[in-house]
Amino acid sequence: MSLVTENLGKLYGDTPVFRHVDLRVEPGEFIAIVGESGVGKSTLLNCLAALDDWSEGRVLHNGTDLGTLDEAQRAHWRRANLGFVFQAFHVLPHLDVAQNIGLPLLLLNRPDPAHVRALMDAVGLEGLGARLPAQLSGGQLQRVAIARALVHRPAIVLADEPTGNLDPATATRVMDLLCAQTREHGASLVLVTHADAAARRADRVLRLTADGLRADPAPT
Ligand SMILES: Nc1ncnc2c1ncn2[C@@H]1O[C@H](COP(=O)(O)OP(=O)(O)OP(=O)(O)O)[C@@H](O)[C@H]1O
Repeated sequence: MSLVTENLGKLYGDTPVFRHVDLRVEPGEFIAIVGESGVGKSTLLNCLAALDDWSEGRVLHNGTDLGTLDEAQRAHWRRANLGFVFQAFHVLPHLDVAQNIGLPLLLLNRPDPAHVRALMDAVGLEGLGARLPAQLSGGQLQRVAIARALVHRPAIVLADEPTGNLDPATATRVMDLLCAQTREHGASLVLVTHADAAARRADRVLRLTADGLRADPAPT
């Protein structure tokens, strides 16, 4: 169940963001992607999720070429295989915490309130199920986003700066949670981050440049 890019490139008009990206994410592997601001890390993550279109190359999951799927097929693939933690949380403001976390299961016709409650306990949101997102702190919202990305036990979790807006102590807790939960589920984790502390936990750290993705020396 590996996620692979082959010679992936993304251009806006004639202007390349990145090219020649060859990536292989093995099952259960944790990869951190680092790189300068604006180099295209979020864009790459969106391509891996087939949320964005690419200009060159291929994205394959378990042999399926995601570029050959139409929008409905991509949405179906995402629902079944992917958890995505967005930089800006993307929780739905009119749904309460439990409903937000349970949404991926609902979309798969597999509602499981007991599992949602257990996951809320695991991420430290016990007792907050009936709260609306507006009534939560930034760290709590981030944990809602993580729980929602994990609730359907996806094979792949993609996380875009999940600790970007958090204080160091909360960032550590959020990373503990993300690592523990993905390892427990045997999921692959691809994390985009500027934080050395987060990258240090990864099996591999890769640096994105305009000309590809290369192993990065381990941060000290
Ligand atoms: N719709 C668009 N049209 C043209 N250029 C765009 C568009 N969207 C993004 N870009 C450019 O693509 C590049 C990659 O953006 P992206 O957000 O992926 O970078 P990033 O590495 O994640 O940055 P950061 O670390 O600051 O979050 C940027 O230079 C951005 O200006």
